[in-house]
Amino acid sequence: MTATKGLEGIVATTSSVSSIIDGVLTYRGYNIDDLAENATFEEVVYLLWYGKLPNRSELDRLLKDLSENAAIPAEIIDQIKLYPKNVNSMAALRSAVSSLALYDEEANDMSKEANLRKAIKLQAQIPTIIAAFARIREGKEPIAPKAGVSIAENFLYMLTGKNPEKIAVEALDKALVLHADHELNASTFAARVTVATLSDIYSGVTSAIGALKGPLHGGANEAVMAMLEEIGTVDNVANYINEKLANKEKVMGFGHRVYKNGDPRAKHLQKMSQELGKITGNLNWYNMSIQIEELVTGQKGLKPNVDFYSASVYTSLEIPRDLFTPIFAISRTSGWTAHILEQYDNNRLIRPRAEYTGPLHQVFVPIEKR
Ligand SMILES: CC(=O)SCCNC(=O)CCNC(=O)[C@H](O)C(C)(C)COP(=O)(O)OP(=O)(O)OC[C@H]1O[C@@H](n2cnc3c(N)ncnc32)[C@H](O)[C@@H]1OP(=O)(O)O
Ligand SMILES: O=C([O-])CC(=O)C(=O)O
Repeated sequence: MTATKGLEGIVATTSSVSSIIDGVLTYRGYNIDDLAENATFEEVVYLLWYGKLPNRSELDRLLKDLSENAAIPAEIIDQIKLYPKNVNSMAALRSAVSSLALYDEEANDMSKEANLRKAIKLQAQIPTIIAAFARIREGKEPIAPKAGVSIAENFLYMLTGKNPEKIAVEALDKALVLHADHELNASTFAARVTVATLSDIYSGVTSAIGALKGPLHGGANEAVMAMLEEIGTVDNVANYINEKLANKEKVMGFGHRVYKNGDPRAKHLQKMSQELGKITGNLNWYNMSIQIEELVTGQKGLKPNVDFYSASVYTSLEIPRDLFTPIFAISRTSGWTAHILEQYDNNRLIRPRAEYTGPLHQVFVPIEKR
């Protein structure tokens, strides 16, 4: 038995949710470029769950279901109020999502209908949890979700208490479309491993949130922004990046396990970053990002991934840095739950082997003699 480090190149499951073939990303066979330009996030949620684009009445039904399920139990709000104020936002989200199961009577109902209802609840409530957490830590009361608006609009509204600008809603909606699913990424794999034991959907999504948090995965978008803030201005970019590369340190937001010729989502986020920079009158983050890309791609051949330009996009939307990865989770909940439903439909326990590298034939010594 020989291990493949990081399971690189290992095909661990079949899936019809999304594909990456020759560097092209599709959700259910629809090219991400088409979806980014034309679809709303809710259409994508429907597509991922049901395998087809919704017609008008199907979409209206989903919008209604999401709207009706967006409020979170009062117990969850009370619990968030008890969290330390400076707690990591993904840790807070992970805890609150885990707790949602405690207040859902059908948390352990494994029927397909119940699992779909729980997918709707998770997709609807995760934005509400994040907005509530963001307000409560600032000593503000959470804002109840608004009926009849999109997830993107509702999230910005619940975060700020103001009706967001159309341009901000459109930008966030497109970012949600771009992050919704990505084949067998680490967090989706974590979700599938968890539910393949026939554990419940809340456990699967809680595992996934834990996996997304790390800076090699979803946490990279926050790390990118931290780097941009540390660099400060375009004039400092070259020294900072050259030093990092000379020290063989990683530049966050670059590289990818699967894409070697570039992440097809990055160009959309780059364009959005530039457009939003123009609108806000602050192109500093965008200009720095472009320079970083020139240096990293020029010297290492590494291309920006989805996390690189999303950092400046969210900053232009005045979203606090530590909510970037939770926003990724809002979007990826659609993919996680689609994969979980698919796993249940054709389940087998996921249990690979390990190549043992420790000692063998050890002789047991009683504790008094050690
Ligand atoms: C949504 C997402 O999850 S997208 C990914 C988000 N993560 C990041 O942006 C973090 C930065 N990037 C990385 O750490 C990696 O590129 C990963 C984790 C995304 C992919 O990792 P892997 O496929 O395991 O590649 P690995 O880390 O082994 O890197 C291969 C080589 O490229 C180098 N490399 C990879 N990414 C980077 C980077 N961002 N900056 C500098 N060098 C890098 C590695 O140092 C390594 O070099 P070596 O062969 O000389 O040792
Ligand atoms: O697929 C991956 O390894 C990481 C990624 O880009 C994503 O999850 O969107």
